[in-house]
Amino acid sequence: MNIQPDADQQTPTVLIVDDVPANLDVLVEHLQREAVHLVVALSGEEGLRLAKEIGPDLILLDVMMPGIDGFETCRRLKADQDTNDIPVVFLTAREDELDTEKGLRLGAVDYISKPFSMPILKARLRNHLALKRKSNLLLQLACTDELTRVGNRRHFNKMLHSEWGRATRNQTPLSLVMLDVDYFKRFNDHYGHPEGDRCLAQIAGALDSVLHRPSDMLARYGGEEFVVLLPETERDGAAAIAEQLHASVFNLALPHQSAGTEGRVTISLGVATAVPAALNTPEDLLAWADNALYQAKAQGRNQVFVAAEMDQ
Ligand SMILES: Nc1nc2c(ncn2[C@@H]2O[C@H](COP(=O)(O)OP(=O)(O)OP(=O)(O)O)[C@@H](O)[C@H]2O)c(=O)[nH]1
Repeated sequence: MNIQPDADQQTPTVLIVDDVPANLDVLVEHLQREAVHLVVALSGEEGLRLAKEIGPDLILLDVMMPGIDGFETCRRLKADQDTNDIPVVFLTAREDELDTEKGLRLGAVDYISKPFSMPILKARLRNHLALKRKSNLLLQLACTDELTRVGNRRHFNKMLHSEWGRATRNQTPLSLVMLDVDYFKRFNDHYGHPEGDRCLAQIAGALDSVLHRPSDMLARYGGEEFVVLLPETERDGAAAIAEQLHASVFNLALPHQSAGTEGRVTISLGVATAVPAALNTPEDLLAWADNALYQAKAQGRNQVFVAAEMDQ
């Protein structure tokens, strides 16, 4: 599935960054009884690497460290879109007002000076983790299509632009599959709108089961139209996935008496691939996939149409 699993069901992970092992020992000893996973880093550099790798729910960050200090570590965390929504709590021996202000201005949610009370530290962490859980949940809701539980159009557009950027930097192919349920108006007319809704949810589940790479994403583009984003996927690979998507819905064998296509629910699919170049945009790729879908419909529906690769 494309969206992060239930944001409120996971044990939160706290990353502690401090260059003094004795400080880490004290924190680990007290915090390990909390319902959290603890991960430690001995420098700002290691903290940044781990933050990107594991995406912790909160970072406890020392200020004074050799190499990049806590302030610079925080600045880099906030500048990187992979880590900028992780709450940072400074935990430091530096307690002057200017430093506290600097830490908070850099985007930290809290600044705790040593010596500190362990029960108060724990209470603050619990509060920050509860807020993070809520913001994860909101993010998940904002990205999810309510009916089908797959990504929604807004999420797809965001991912399309970010994958287009990645494909441009790496000069790798990006493929899109646009697909649409055949004669769905007749389905609704014949079986009723609630049954139509159930049908769309089942189709989404079947489509989703075809995708295995974490970077592949399925979204409901609107109505009875879905879209699949396939990063680093050549035209042939995308065509093969499209055939599997087609078969997954065909094999559901959902009855559709008035379809005119096999008496069951079928889909038409358009495939487009591009290696981003100066002359084209993600919107061009979308239009190209949409055009391929139109061709699949025009050629009789219930099939895949693969467009020629977009001009560079
Ligand atoms: N049940 C249900 N129907 C929807 C939903 N969104 C769109 N539809 C219906 O999907 C139908 C799409 O109809 P058309 O665009 O004419 O296409 P079609 O009947 O599938 O015909 P072709 O695409 O040409 O094969 C319309 O009747 C919409 O009301 C939804 O969320 N639930």
